[in-house]
Amino acid sequence: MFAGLARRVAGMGRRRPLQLAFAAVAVLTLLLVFLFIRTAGIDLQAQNEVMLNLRELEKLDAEWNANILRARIGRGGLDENITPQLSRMHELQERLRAALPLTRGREARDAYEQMLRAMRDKERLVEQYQARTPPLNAALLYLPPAVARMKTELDGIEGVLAPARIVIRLDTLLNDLLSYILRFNLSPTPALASKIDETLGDIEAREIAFSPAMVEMIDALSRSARVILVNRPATNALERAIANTGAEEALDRLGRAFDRSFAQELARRQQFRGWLIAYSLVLLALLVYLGLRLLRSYRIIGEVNQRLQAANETLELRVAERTAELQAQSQQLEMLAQHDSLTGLVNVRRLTDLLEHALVRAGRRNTVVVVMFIDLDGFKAVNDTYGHATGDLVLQSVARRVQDKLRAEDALARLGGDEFVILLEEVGSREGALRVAQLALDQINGITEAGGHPVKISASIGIASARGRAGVARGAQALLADADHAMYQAKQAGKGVFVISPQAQWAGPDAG
Ligand SMILES: Nc1nc2c(ncn2[C@@H]2O[C@H](COP(=O)(O)OP(=O)(O)OP(=O)(O)O)[C@@H](O)[C@H]2O)c(=O)[nH]1
Repeated sequence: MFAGLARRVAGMGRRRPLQLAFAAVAVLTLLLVFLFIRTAGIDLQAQNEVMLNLRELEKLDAEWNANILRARIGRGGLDENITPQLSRMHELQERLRAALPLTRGREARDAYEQMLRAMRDKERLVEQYQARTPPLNAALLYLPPAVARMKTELDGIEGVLAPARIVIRLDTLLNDLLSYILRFNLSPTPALASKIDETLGDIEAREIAFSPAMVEMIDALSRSARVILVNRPATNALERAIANTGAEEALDRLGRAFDRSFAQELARRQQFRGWLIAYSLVLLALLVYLGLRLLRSYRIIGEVNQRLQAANETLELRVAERTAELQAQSQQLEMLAQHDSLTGLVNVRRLTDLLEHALVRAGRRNTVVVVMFIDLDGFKAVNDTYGHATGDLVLQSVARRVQDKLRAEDALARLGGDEFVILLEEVGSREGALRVAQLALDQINGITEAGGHPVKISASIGIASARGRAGVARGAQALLADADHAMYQAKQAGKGVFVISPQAQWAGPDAG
């Protein structure tokens, strides 16, 4: 039973699914963290902000274009409209650059670089355009009223003072110039340019016929015309260059790149979210599995503990039983070592111990210890007549009957064969001791049958005693020898009597 359990527990240690499961949990936890990072924080707000910035940049760019158009048709200056937009545009460009890490791959970055290049080119061209537009517009504004003023002068005093032929020619040249200039302004062709140049030459050639004021007006007219001649083609070229920078397309491309990248990122994160859910389920299943394994292990450990406890209790019980048995056996051995097996009386060894202790006590208290050596008379005849078993019964009867007459603190021992010893402590007088001897004799004489057979026995008793320290000095063996000797005297005296040892000592008036 225990071997089986032990094998199961040991088997749990040998198999390694638990360690593998723990390793798998660790790996899946790392994956979980990775997936969580990949799916966490889809910053829609940041993405929206990017798109808003882009829209604003497109709007500002469109406004910029409109301002250029307005400036071309002389409906406003560029400076006051474009300059404040520039700083905002730079800010928006910077924000878009900062949003590039939200995208993956090169597409948005390339589109951004292209947009930035286009915007920088456009800025540079607009700057040049800004430099050329004001004098051009001023000249265009100046020219028609100036021509009208000069024509008025020609109709007035200037016309009177100068030769009529020159006046008429100048008037025609002025009309031509205005016409060429207006056409040139709309479409600055080289042919028109040479015609203007030529007309201007003709006009300047005739200024000599007029007053200094008129000459000054002709010079101013000529300067303005030349300004238009130079700047109109230049501004038109700049406008084309501005249109060709491709800023709008670049902004468009950047918008599409951001859009696509955000959509891809969203799709990717949704995919990772799916993985995350799947991994979470696997992890959960593993945790449940581990929990069940743990519960099972706890159950087995509990079972083993219970059985070990039961085994321990059984073992303790067995040890207690065995200890009790050993104690009983030991007591039995002790009993056998100190008692006579036939009669149950103490044996000579134990008697010697008891006597020695009694002598010590008597020495301390100055009391008297008496020893009576009893040897049965006629016992051999019982054995010989009725057998050994009947003899045993007689011996047991002697033991029982004499023991019955003694005090609890007195002792009766069987030395062997048909020999017994009575030990009395604190004997008050010699008479008291003799009464006990007589009582013992009577009890022995009173045995008349054994095992259904008539028997007749008596006993010879030798009495020895010692008082106080003298007994200790003499010792147990000497006292027993005294009693034995006195018993021998009793045998000699004819048996069936008791004899007191001459060395006997008594208490009180019997002392001696
Ligand atoms: N039945 C029995 N007899 C025993 C035992 N031990 C010794 N005997 C016998 O006891 C007898 C003792 O002998 P004795 O003391 O000479 O016999 P007795 O007839 O009493 O003689 P006296 O002592 O001289 O009176 C012997 O025959 C022994 O064999 C015993 O344990 N049981």
